[in-house]
Amino acid sequence: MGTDNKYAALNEMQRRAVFQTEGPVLILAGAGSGKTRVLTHRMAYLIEEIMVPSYHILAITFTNKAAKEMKERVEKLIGDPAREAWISTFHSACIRILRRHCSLLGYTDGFTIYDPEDQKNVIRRLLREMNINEKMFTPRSVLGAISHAKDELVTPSRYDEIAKGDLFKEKVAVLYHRYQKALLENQAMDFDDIIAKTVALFEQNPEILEYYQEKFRYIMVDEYQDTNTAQYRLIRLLANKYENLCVVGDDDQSIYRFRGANIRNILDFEKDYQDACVIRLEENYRSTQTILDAANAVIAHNVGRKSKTLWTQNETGDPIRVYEAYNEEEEANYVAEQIIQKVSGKTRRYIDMAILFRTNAQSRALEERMIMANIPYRLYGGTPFYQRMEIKDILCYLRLIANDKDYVAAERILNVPKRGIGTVTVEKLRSFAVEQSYGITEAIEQSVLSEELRRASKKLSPVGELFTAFRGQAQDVSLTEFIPLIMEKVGYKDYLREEDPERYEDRIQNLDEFVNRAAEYEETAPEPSLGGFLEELALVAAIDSFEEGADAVSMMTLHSAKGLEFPVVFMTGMEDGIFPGYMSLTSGDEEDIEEERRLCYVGITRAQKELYMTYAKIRRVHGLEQISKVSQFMREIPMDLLEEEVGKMEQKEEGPVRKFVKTPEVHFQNRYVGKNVAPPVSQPGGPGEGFAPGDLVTHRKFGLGTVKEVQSVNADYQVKVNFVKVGEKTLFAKLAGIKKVEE
Ligand SMILES: Nc1ncnc2c1ncn2[C@@H]1O[C@H](COP(=O)(O)OP(=O)(O)OP(=O)(O)O)[C@@H](O)[C@H]1O
Ligand SMILES: [Mg+2]
Repeated sequence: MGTDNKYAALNEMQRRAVFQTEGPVLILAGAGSGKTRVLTHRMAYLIEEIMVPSYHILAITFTNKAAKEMKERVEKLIGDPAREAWISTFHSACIRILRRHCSLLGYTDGFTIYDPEDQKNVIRRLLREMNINEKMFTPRSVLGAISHAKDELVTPSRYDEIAKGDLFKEKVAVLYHRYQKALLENQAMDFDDIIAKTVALFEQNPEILEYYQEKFRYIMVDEYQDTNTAQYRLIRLLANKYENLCVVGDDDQSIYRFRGANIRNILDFEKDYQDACVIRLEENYRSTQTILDAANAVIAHNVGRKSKTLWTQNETGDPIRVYEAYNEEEEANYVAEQIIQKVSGKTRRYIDMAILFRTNAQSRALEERMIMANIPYRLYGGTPFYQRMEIKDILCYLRLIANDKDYVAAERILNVPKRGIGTVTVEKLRSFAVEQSYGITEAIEQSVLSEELRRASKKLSPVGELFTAFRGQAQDVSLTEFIPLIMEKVGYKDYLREEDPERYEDRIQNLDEFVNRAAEYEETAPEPSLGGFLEELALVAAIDSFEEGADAVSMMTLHSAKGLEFPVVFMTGMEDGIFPGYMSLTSGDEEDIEEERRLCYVGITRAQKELYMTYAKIRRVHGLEQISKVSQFMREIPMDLLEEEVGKMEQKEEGPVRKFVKTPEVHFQNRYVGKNVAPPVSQPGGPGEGFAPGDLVTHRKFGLGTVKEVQSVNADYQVKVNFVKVGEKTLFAKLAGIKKVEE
């Protein structure tokens, strides 16, 4: 392969960045401008042309997937000679270094990496030793504070000083000392230690640092805008001797502030390295003009950013397709239809398409639709919905309630949450039940009669009683009430909080989504029952995910999509309260919205040719239908870039109407910011005024709701309304002053 060819496929500024191999280089540029491409070519150039042995090269990326891709690309460019370059994430590079030198940090024989569960166990023991009530100082908050300190390279002794005068921090300071001591005693490190300890290793051992400075003469960092203080310091140390440091990033794509990423690291690069060569790339090679215009329009709403111009020679392309779905199922349906159309029309393969969403819980409706429609998909950076631990646990409760002989389900949940029932007991109980042809509850009731189980029967019998009670209640309440009731009775939420505080919120969202699924089932099934529900789920829950590299649609959160690109992108759940998220809308901190907006910019700029944005008019939250308003980010995109796809409902009832395009700002009353915006309300009792199921209504006290049932009683209507805030109420419409919301 001719060298010239390789670098001729770069523009002038990109070539400059590639050829500028010595000294500090900052490439600050918008999405799709070829930053990552510059890094791969730069490595090729260093090895092939400057004859730098590949072991002198360190390239850092943000995710394992990105590291893998980067490696492949470099190997594609120059093949084997790239073999000894370190192309990896911060964590894997640091683990490699620590494995060799940890004895200098007081670790005798290697070290264990603690996961959040292990960390929590240590903290709980320390809290007990110090007679501190876990309710006052939760392991979660203590670990959060320690983790944050480590990101900022704040040592226990420095934390002592910072903590003075703050009751919580003073306690954390004591715990922080003891926690580090305990980790060392256990020969363990937690995740944050890995970076912080490497920094400490270098700072305390100049000769080791020098060895790595000599080794890594050429350092490159992708996505530099998302580095935190510890990572920043690490790079600073390593690059100190040769200063052959090339960092690339985009301040508009900084999306990890919540994990301590510091946008200043990129903005201050020129101050840190006085003679830095700064290169700006302005041409976007990835997206159509339309997609780029939309991205630029959205990000322009952030104040205090380094303004950048990004242009493209690419064609105008299609308008951004906007689709208003009735609810999340219909949204998923629409996405599936579009995918099928493209694949059957042979214009795209599955692998060309990606579905993005803000939170993991949103994947449920989408995954289910893909399975039903026989569309192969791969979920990145997450577990398929029905394989998530919390969903499986609750499903197993339901299965065992429905069928006392579901031994598999029993095995999973007899000791979840922890009840001191060991695996041996579970196994004995199972064989006893099978032998006697008992159900699990029956077997528990009879366990005193079994030689083997007599001793365990004390621990088992409350579980048996629990299930007997559940079976009684299953008849009386709806599934949407029953699932939360199970969780409450077994203390499942506390268990999750304890298990893994970091993932708690996410798991609760998934469980809420599961309740939503139950609500959907109950609304659609002619005769809803627990058994029927489980049967329906069995169809989708058993599907295995598809193998790596197969032709499949990619599904992932916006965060995991960073750095990637796809010909077709679906951004789903474009609603205020979802994206931007509820927390950022209500925190009152404009910085939170700006971070979400950067995430939106990341999402839009993943698309090469076609971008879809979809939102649901009604979304279920905690099993209740709530009315949503189209995302403020979508409203920031100029109308002429958008084209509204007409939904099935409108076609049938009113003919094609472009509701969104015409009246975006008054479209829907938002469930969260609704307090500030009064919905347009019709006059009560007007001609032909009545109520029908599905109508949106407001009530002075209860706020917004959806009509479920209507009965005409004398001169008034008796309506059953599902209110966003308070749930279902049955009221006399006129008497209660219920008003219909005009759409
Ligand atoms: N000079 C060029 N000629 C042709 N294609 C290019 C050129 N530069 C970049 N590309 C292509 O443009 C796309 C975007 O490049 P790349 O992923 O490197 O951008 P990026 O700046 O890293 O984007 P992001 O900010 O999203 O990480 C890739 O498909 C890349 O191959
Ligand atoms: Mg990139």
